[in-house]
Amino acid sequence: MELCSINGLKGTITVPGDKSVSHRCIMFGSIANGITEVENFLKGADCRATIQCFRTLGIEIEENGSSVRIHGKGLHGLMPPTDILDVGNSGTTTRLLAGILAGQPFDSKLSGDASLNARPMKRIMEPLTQMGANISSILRNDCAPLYITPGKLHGIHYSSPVASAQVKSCILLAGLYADTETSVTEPSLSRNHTELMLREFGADLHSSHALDSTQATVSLNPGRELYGQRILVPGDISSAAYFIAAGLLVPDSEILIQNVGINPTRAGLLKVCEDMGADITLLNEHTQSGEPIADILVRTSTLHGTTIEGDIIPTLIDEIPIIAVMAAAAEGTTIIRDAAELKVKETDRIETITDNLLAMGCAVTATEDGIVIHGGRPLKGAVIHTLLDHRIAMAFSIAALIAKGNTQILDSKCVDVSYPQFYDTFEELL
Ligand SMILES: O=C(O)C1=C[C@@H](OP(=O)(O)O)[C@@H](O)[C@H](O)C1
Ligand SMILES: C=C(OP(=O)(O)O)C(=O)O
Repeated sequence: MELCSINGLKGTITVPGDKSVSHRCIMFGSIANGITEVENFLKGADCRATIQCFRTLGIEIEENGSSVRIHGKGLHGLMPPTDILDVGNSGTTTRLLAGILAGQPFDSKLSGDASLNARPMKRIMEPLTQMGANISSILRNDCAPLYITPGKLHGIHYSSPVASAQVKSCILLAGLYADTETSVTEPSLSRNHTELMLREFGADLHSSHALDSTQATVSLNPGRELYGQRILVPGDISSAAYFIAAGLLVPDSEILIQNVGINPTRAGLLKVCEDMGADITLLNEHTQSGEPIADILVRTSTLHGTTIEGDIIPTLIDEIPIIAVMAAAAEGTTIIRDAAELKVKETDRIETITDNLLAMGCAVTATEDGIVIHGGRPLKGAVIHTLLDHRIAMAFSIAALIAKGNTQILDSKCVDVSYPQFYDTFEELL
């Protein structure tokens, strides 16, 4: 994909359904009793991998545009897979599905693409093993491919070293198949879609916050059946993030992004934008299927640097590539720290962000747990090495819009992972 600088992005757009919520609709719908109807489902490659895995586990899933109908078979209705479960590029599919498979009376194998099979799985293997699960790394490197055989699960109280919704959700899903209560404490609250949605499906689940620290605990009592739901998936704030940044950075722009999920465990980007001096207004705030939603109005703004650290990091972890682009265009220095998790995403995002910003002429330094960006220098067009990371492709496509000269995004097709229509949405704003 070849891009160059532009002016005046104007219009009203919607972004596709939330990726985290879409995955969970398929998973929870499959192990619930009866039909789950989903509207505005994200048809990105990651969520398609989740659909395919559950079909391989014997679940009928009908698709009609962005609507999906799942014929749930209850907690004990999955069938032994006839094939290895292909999780593609998706960490969420892998870790949440592993939690469900740990409770099944049959063997299963999970494997993904080269990026997925290099991501750490010890973080789920350890707690699942403590619960009595039989899960192993086939290559004995603590990564997928994973092999899971039946185990008798019991509840545990797990203190997670990382604030990770995938780890938390994996343990809670295994907890549905345990004989006693399971709880997970995390150092600060990660996205809570599992908690909100599992409760809607009928699970006996409670969340609490420590008064004297940022720690958050969620407990689940097994034994209750889940029941199919109707779910309207909110627009994905992680996808909206690119158009928020485009609206702020491209001169003479005004963009209204309708129907975006602004769950506080996901919306750290909005706080950072405010800290950087962005002109953003939330309109039409309401709740839909248990999730807070708003329309986001963005106008071109002069941004300044900020510091992003601590508890806000899990609420914007996937937005750091685009925040880094905003920081490169802002006046002054932006410091991002406490974000070592970036190293274990689809790529080492500390490295991919830093290398590509350097290529565009930005003064940037990678640190052990983040990035320091000295903004304000004009960006120049460059060849962007995405290393097949969808968020790097999208973030640097926005950088290209304010860079002098042409930018080439290598392997731009990887946007399919979370936002297949990404480049089409642009056309609507020209
Ligand atoms: O639970 C989820 O849906 C996700 C959790 C986050 O990962 P971690 O749990 O590894 O932080 C996030 O980066 C990912 O895109 C989606
Ligand atoms: C990290 C991401 O997803 P996952 O972990 O599900 O692969 C992402 O979408 O940025």
